[in-house]
Amino acid sequence: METNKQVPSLYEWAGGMPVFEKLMVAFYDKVLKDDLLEPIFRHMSPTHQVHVAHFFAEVFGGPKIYSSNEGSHAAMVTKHLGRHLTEEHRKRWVQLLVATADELELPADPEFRSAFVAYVEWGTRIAVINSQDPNLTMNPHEPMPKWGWGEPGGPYQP
Ligand code: HEM
Repeated sequence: METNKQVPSLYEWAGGMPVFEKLMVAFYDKVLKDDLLEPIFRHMSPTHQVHVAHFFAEVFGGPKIYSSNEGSHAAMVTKHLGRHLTEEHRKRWVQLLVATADELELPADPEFRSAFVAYVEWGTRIAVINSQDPNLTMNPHEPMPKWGWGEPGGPYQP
């Protein structure tokens, strides 16, 4: 099913770029009101929200805006180096992102949410691991991660 052209990407199923951009703007509004995460993001760049939106969109099968104009997988990893993120930070980040996805009514079908949360769990755990190291150890040319529907194989069909 994964290779079937009729199966929409996660990006398409979510509703395209406006949805990812709105999601990240609303998410980082929450982050900046959160006592645990605010100190980490207080000085984030003004392009942070839109870059993270482009990164997520690309991972989920959307246009290659992040990797062609804004960064690369290694550039994204570099932003986390030496920040010593903890499991507590990560858990809160995930909780707030999923809560924002609910509030903005991203597709709530089991298949989409399973894939969405799988990537978020994977990506945030990678971020915590990389943040313990002050230096980039990965291949600087490593391609962007690509996320598909996984085991469910496609969106929910009643
Ligand atoms: C799927 C997981 C994640 C992805 C895809 C991701 C993606 C990104 C991207 C693309 C940037 C660069 C933004 C820019 O160019 O301005 C960035 C920066 C950053 N991320 Fe993440 N991130 C993830 C998880 C986390 C987590 C869990 C934390 C902490 C709890 C975190 C903390 C930061 C910080 C502090 C920066 C630098 C912000 C700044 O000072 O501009 N990230 N992230």
